[in-house]
Amino acid sequence: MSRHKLVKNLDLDEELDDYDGDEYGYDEGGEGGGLEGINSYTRPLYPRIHLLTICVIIIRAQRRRSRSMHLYPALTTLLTQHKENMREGTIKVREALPTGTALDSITDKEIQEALWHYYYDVGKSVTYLLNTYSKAAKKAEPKKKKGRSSFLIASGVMFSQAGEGALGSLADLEDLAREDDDFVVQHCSKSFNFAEFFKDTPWFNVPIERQAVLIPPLYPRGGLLGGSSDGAPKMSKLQALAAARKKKAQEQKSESISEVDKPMASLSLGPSTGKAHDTPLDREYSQSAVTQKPVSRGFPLRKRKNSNPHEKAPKAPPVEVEPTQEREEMDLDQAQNDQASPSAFASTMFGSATTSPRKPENIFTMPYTATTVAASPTDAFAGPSPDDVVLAAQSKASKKGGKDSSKTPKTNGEKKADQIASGVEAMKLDDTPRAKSKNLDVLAEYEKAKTKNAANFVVIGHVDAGKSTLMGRLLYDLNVVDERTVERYRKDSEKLGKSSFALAWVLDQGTEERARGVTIDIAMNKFETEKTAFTILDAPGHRDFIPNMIAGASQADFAVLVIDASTGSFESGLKGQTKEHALLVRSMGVQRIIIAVNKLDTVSWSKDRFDEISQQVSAFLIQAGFQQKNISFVPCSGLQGDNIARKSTEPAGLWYTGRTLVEELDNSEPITRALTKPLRLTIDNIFRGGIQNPLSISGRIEAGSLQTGDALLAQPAKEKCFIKGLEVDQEPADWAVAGQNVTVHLSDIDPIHLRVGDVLCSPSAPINSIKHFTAKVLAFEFLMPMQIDVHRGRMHVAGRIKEIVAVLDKSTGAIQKKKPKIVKPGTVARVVVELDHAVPLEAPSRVVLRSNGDTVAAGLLE
Ligand SMILES: Nc1nc2c(ncn2[C@@H]2O[C@H](COP(=O)(O)OP(=O)(O)OP(=O)(O)O)[C@@H](O)[C@H]2O)c(=O)[nH]1
Repeated sequence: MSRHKLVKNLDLDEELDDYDGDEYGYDEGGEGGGLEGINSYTRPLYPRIHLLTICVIIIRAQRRRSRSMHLYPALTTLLTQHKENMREGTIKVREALPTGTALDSITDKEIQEALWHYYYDVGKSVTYLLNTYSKAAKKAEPKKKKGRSSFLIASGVMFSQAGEGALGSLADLEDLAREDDDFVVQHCSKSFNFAEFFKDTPWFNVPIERQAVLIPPLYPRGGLLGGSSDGAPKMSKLQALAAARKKKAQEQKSESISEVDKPMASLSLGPSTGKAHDTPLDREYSQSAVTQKPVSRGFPLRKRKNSNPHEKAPKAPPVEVEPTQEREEMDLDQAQNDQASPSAFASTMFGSATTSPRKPENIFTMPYTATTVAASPTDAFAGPSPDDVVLAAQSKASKKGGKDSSKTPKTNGEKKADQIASGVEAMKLDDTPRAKSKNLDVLAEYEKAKTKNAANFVVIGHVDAGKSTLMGRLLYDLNVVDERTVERYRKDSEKLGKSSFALAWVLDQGTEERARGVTIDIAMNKFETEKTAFTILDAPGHRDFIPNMIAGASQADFAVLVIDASTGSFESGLKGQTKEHALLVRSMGVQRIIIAVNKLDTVSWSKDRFDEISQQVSAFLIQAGFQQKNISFVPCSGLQGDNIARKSTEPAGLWYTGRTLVEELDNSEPITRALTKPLRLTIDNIFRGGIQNPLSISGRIEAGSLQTGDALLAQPAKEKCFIKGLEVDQEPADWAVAGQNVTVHLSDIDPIHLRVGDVLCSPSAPINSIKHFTAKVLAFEFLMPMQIDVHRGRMHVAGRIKEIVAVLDKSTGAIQKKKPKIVKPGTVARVVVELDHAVPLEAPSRVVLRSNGDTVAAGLLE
């Protein structure tokens, strides 16, 4: 039961009668809790305060019996006393009042009101009653006391004011209710007066000087939510000129308006005002509302066919308009005087607006729309869009020496046809080189240049194998990185407590990479030997960043597999990313692999350890498809620089007499490039916002060649662009060939059409975007029809293995089993893959299939 219900249902008398003070263990005369205590506390107070207090206490006591029951006896006595005082007082007042007058009609209730007010003082009560009721008797209709309630409800307990339960004046109870939110007073009266009822509410007592005054805005509300009826937004000179012309046209027109129009105008809604359209733009729109069918989409500055007064005003007299139609239009015009035009958007959404007149002061005409209130949703888009206008203007400008369209005005159909034609024209690929082309024979230039052999190699291996440190040492020893830089890295890494990573910082440039001591993305760096210009692609070893490793591996000509020779690390690496990385690079077409058996300083340059590792890894690599002749091992210490760029000086390591790592790299066979194939350049990075070159991309040319001024096709966007400038290895160049890493500055393309992983190709021999392909893959995990991600370099797209066509013999490629349900790891299979969306792919691209963060297969498109 709710609190209020409990109190409402309470029979107070019964409660008081039933109450036994001992029930709760309190003695009536107990300390501070009995009648005496209460009386001594309350006796000096005025009786009505007494009584109100008592009421509240009774009600509260009822709710919190356990805490206040000791007050109960005192309260009961007080209430009884009050009743007795009232009864006696009433008798005495009646005796004192003159009889045989209008005062005979005074009720007991009114007497008790007076007694309550004057604290049982009979004399004062009589004087008050005499004064009040004698005056009232003089009036024909004795006035009832304003706002006097016929009954009160205090916290749900009803006390009749007329009866014995009358506890106090209404004002007192109201005061009490205001102070105590537990005490609720409800008023019910036949002659209920709202002004009286709310007279003490704070918002009615705000002094006049503090009351808010609505001041109309000085300038019209502009924008989407409003407009202006008495001022226009600031206009440009062009707008002002247009407005002046409109005004002139309107004046000319009003002069030529037929007599028929005048009585029509008088039929319009609302009072006719000469200054309904105070702004020139308003006038323009108002006029267009009268003389045109509603067609605007809300572009007021667009020049309308019949808006030019010099062309139309004299030729199009209003008599051409049907009288009924014109009357409607005039009425609409007048209605617009009184209300803002709905926006084009509102018209489109809700159709016609109401034409009922509204008070002008509440209306702000929108200056941005010429839409009339009668505009229909379809009409709203009947006019040409701004794009149409621009396209039309462009097509007009491009037609050099064509026939003068102004002389022979075109029909709407012809215009539309022109627009479509110009649109198609704009979509057509423009083969004209934007930058000046030297029209070089790039292959002949390449031969002539006798450029150094270029090779990219990817550095792979399990996490923390020492890949970055090894490459940092290599660059340091080859003087690609100077001592000061390395010294600075040493100091900075020391501050982070990662001094052993100082050399790794040469490649790990990212703040997070340095803070965590982990490579996250491919780091590129360059160095040259006498024979070859090398590009290092330092891959992350952590399994979370395998997609980045794949991106690096896709650009590599060969690989350097770094193995941590320290105790336990080689073994755990073999189970981890050592094998996975090796398999991946092989699957991606890498044939040559150099294994740097690193951290040999931690095993005292143990030859046995080196041999053990070499044997195990060699066996595995041959199994993965590498040829023995393409596998070489170098024992080294990246940290100390042994056998990297120089021979080891460690006495314990003198047993190794073979090549250093750099010598081994330099010993690689030159890679055959697909120079004569159509251009294929996968975007590895996009740079925007350059001042001279706002849009540039970088990547490695996989096939073909290019030169400044060439047209390129970006796939899958199918967007054509032009080579504005070129850089090969950060040096400006006029041309580049397959195998080179280039930065291409592009023109005539919006950056939104380009993404990392997209392919730039020759428009004459484009790469197609496909959604299905068949591939011969090596399974790393169990394969079945399943969801996968397809990776090709930086590009990756979601898809699924839709079908397993066959299991193939590893060496011969012959079909071993058709349509198997599942393919075991280590097996070669032919699968059909379906992609979520089309991407530029073609045979014999190498792809990697991954699922739930694991590499499940890799292979070749067929
Ligand atoms: N003793 C010793 N420690 C080495 C050697 N090479 C690298 N380290 C240490 O191995 C730790 C990891 O080195 P990194 O170069 O960051 O390893 P990483 O393979 O590049 O790591 P990720 O790229 O994150 O996979 C660092 O503390 C290096 O100091 C080495 O030859 N000897």
